[in-house]
Amino acid sequence: MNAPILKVSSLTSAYGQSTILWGTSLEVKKGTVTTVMGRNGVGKTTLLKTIMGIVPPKDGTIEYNGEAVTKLPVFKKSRMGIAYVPQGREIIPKLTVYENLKLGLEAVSDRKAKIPEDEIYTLFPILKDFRNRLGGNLSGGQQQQLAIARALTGRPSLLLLDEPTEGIQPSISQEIGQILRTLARERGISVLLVEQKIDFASPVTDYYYFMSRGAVVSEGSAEEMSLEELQNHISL
Ligand SMILES: Nc1ncnc2c1ncn2[C@@H]1O[C@H](COP(=O)(O)OP(=O)(O)OP(=O)(O)O)[C@@H](O)[C@H]1O
Repeated sequence: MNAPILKVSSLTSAYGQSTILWGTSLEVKKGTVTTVMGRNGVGKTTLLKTIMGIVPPKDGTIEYNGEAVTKLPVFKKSRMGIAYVPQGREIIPKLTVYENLKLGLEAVSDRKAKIPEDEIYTLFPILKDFRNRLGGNLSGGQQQQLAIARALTGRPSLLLLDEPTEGIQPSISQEIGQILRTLARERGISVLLVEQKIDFASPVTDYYYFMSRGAVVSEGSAEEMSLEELQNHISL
């Protein structure tokens, strides 16, 4: 059996008095794309932020590679190989593409670490051409590619990705989908994807979880899920 790289058990988290995650449990198997779907506001972003350590968990456990990491701060999780690509991408507009990539290296403890340029530019050739262009002058799709590339500079084992196709034209979304497949299946980087678009998620995903009101209400492998079922679940 493929061991999980990430195991989240009964995770609870809140903003002040407002509880958002009510005991969420899920697993990401190594080298797979696992997708969390659900309507706006059910807590998908909060789930990723809690896994990353941006939002502190109130209860439950998070295991990464079999090790308890529940309460570790973001920088420790980054150094252990967890990378997070936030919704909205958070590219620094006044820095060049190369400078934005360099920010990704902050996740790595080795000060002499270099950006794995060949690997990054093989996945995202456009970033090589636009190496000296300001991040703010890239299109939404190019910024999303840069955000994923920046997360990869620290050579993570697990990528947390929040709605990468938001506001992006379909052709670029497809390219991003292919890259996620390549990362998982050829490079062994596990991906936990939060996504609302079934068309995008469907060909990319190995295993689905559906959330409603801060908890997982349904799950299944890609083979088990028909498009109709996916539609039904997402509209729950
Ligand atoms: N910083 C915050 N402080 C207080 N409440 C918040 C905060 N961030 C999110 N929320 C609330 O938490 C709930 C879950 O939000 P979250 O962003 O996790 O959902 P989501 O499923 O990712 O939705 P979306 O697809 O719209 O991003 C929402 O009701 C939201 O208003």
